[in-house]
Amino acid sequence: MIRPTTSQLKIRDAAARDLLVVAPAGCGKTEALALRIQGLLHRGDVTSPQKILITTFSNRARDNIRDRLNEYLPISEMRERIAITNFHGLAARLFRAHANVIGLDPDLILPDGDWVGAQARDKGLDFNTTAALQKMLRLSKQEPRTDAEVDALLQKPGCEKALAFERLRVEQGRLTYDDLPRLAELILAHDVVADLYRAHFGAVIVDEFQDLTPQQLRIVNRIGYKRTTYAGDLAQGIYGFAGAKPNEVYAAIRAECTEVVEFSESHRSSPAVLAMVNALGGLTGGNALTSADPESWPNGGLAAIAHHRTAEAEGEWIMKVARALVARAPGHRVGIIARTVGRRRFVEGALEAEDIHFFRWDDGILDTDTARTIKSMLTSFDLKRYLAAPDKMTFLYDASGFDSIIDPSGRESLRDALTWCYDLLRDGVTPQEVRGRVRVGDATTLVSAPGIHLLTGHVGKGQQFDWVIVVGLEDGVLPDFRATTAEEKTEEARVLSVMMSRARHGVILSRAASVPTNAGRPMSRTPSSFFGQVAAARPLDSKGLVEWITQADWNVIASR
Ligand SMILES: Nc1ncnc2c1ncn2[C@@H]1O[C@H](COP(=O)(O)OP(=O)(O)OP(=O)(O)O)[C@@H](O)[C@H]1O
Repeated sequence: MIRPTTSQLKIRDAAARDLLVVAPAGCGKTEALALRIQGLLHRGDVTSPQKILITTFSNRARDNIRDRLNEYLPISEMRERIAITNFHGLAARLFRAHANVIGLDPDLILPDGDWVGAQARDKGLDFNTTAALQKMLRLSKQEPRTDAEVDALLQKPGCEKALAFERLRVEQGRLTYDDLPRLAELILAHDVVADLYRAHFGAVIVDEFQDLTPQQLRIVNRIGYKRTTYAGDLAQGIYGFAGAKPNEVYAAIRAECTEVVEFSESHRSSPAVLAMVNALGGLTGGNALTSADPESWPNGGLAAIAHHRTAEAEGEWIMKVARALVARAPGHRVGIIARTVGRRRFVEGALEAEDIHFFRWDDGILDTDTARTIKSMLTSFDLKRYLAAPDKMTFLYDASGFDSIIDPSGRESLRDALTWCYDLLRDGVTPQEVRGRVRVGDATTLVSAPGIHLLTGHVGKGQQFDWVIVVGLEDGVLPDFRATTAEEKTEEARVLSVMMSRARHGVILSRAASVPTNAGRPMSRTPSSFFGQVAAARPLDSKGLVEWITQADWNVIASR
């Protein structure tokens, strides 16, 4: 077990029930939250039978906090006093139990996929029309409006399609993911229900406050106003596309909380990595990081930038560097991170050509139950009938027995897994191959397994690797070509910051001057505008990188 720092102890012992914890990547916020929960329970701030509600944004984040908590709380206390949920799970639970207070049927169909997207596909709508429609519906549901109010709002010129979709949804008696928080908020507006939840949950913990939407914050406030501990880091706010408003939320919780604990000593990264992350600080708005123990990092760590003529050459080079790193430190983890799965494909190809084992984070890493369901579905899969089916997602739902699963988190996992199957089948992967790519219960192994890991920036959030290689630092890729407003550009810088700050010993950035399009046509690419910023950290070039690797004392590195 780790020895808590003064800041972490302060967080554990803070007497006020509301608390704001602000710290950049790798400073031990998750650890601090586990200590905080232990403090709240053991001091008797939250007394039996009251529970502590912990909200997270992904299954991996949930597993992460659960693992840390296991170090501090006995199993019985974990079971009886802790509830960990994501916002959709919380909203679904509120809806099933209390929909009657807002005059709705609690048995309406809960969301189990992108219903709007599927409908749009059926109707043959193009990408842009569908995206505009989804945005319109999402925006109309970000306030606590009743169905009738949403309907009224959409009765204006330009909203005809959205209105038709909304009416179809109501007619079919189903909810979308946008409806869940809207209705949860309406339900919580009733004091009888809110009082029940306030009595049930003595305190609330929000990990990653920068990912909250204002709507989610209002839900948290209804249950835990002045009794919530928020932890996060503005520089890791990369969910603007999902409605997160980091600055707005930060201002609100800063006003709510009586006490604020800020710290910036990284326990994760070497000085060389931190210099790169700090060099982006002007763009991301993050506090500058210092190393908790700078002398302990062999050679101060590694930071490098490599330029390549083509994406194929880049793929080869990255394969060789990754292979060299794991050969020298077999217990280490190398994370190869790209903005998108597609931009990573040359590295993937180079690794496969050399028969080098790697973990692909977008493989079907499924919990035991979901994996069993998917594998059994694919064993006796009728591909002919599937290919002939007009609605393939519905076919998959039926084939997997989706409706027999009641537990919301089980439904969510299966829905994700079915979408994953759908994508692969659409790409022509055979059911047998898809089955072969299912990894049972590997999700936690991924988080700790040594070797080479391939992922994207968003997936890697909250994780750490000994070495991080960022692929494709080109204009249009990172920053993404769709980022046009100042806010969107800031978010792109934050995506790079999140990628780099996963690294312990070293970070390597790479780009290619020519990258083929999906159709195979070469296209020249200019370097990412972020290079100008990180250059201030004086990273090595590829020659310097090779020298560093050749000269370093790998016994010392491997044991740090
Ligand atoms: N007091 C401590 N002493 C030594 N190591 C620590 C301490 N606290 C945390 N760590 C280690 O530092 C690393 C980062 O911790 P943690 O994941 O809690 O940081 P974080 O602030 O939540 O990071 P991120 O914002 O990137 O998710 C982990 O490996 C953790 O075990």
